[in-house]
Amino acid sequence: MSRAREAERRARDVLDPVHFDFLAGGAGAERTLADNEAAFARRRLLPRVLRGAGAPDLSTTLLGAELAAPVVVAPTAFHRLAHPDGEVATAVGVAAAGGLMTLSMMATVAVEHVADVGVPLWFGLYLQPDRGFTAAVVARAQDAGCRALVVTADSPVRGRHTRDLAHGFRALPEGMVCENMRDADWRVRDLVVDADLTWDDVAWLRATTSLPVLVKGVLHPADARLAVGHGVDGVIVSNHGGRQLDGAVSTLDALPGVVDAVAGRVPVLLDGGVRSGTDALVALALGADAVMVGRPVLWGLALGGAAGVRAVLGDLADELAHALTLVGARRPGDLTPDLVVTP
Ligand SMILES: Cc1cc2nc3c(=O)[nH]c(=O)nc-3n(C[C@H](O)[C@H](O)[C@H](O)COP(=O)(O)O)c2cc1C
Ligand SMILES: O=C(O)C(=O)c1ccccc1
Repeated sequence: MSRAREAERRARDVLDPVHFDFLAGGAGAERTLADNEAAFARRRLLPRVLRGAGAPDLSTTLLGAELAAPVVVAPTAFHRLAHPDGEVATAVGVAAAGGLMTLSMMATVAVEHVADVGVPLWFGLYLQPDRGFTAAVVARAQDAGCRALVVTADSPVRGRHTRDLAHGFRALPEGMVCENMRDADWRVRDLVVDADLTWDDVAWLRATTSLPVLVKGVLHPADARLAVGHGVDGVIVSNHGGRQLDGAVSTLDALPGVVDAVAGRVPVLLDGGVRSGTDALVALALGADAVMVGRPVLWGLALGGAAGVRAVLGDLADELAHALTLVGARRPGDLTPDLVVTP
């Protein structure tokens, strides 16, 4: 079993059950949540042999960031539910693994403290109807050293998280707040998910900031084309880990259409259901430039703080390197779609 999978099993034992369900759960009947993983399980590899691939080299440059492996930490809210040091511990673990972390706007630690760790950071942004507030949050993230903005596009309303509804889990426990939602008076604002958002808002953001902008939550090829047309710097194929539209297609099944539509103009990332190095390899072979991981990082964090995060990411990279050699490739960029079959 991959460490990511084992970590999920063990994290259930150490976390408050309500918090475990918040982190693990999905929307509706959790079909999309299940299908993200099932889509990987449906694929098999058609390896090449005797290619003299030599020692694997996972090093990857993504929008100017140099990564030990093409694996990026997805933005996830509320890390202090998993560990008292929250996003700071995550950042220490990601830095030790040579990785890149996307800090959620809904983080429970201030972006400046996370940036102090020295890990390459992207900032996961929910565009707010109050553009002045959004601009202030963006400026704060940029001043702290975040190197790109990841705009969540798949959340015009909050997901109906079945397990949270059953538990009545609605709010952070006493003493935890979303530290990056503070306004000029240092009051914490509530998140507004905004069903009125359009590509014009992405165009506004594009014009407001010099940072690279990635759009997260694209599944339809037409949206991938619109994203590129609006000058974004990257597209993230995501269904929010099955937490928004239950019944949405798995990300792996959506990937080829998006890769085709983007046609190499900007990097394409995928998240959802990546639980092993082989999963990462399959996504890379089908055209992703990198994968993102959400929950496995939280399980590592819950189990071992920074060391646990490092272990999960390190194992994913080791498994990916191993699988790369076994399919006859040296670098992720050598992978091609013909290596993946759906028997
Ligand atoms: C607990 C939790 C919180 C999340 N918070 C955010 C968030 O604040 N912003 C966002 O864009 N996505 C958020 N996501 C979605 C992740 O970025 C990512 O798309 C998803 O977790 C990837 O799937 P995986 O967990 O199967 O790897 C969250 C996911 C989880 C599990
Ligand atoms: O739970 C989520 O998936 C998520 O994105 C979120 C957004 C705002 C607050 C808490 C979680």
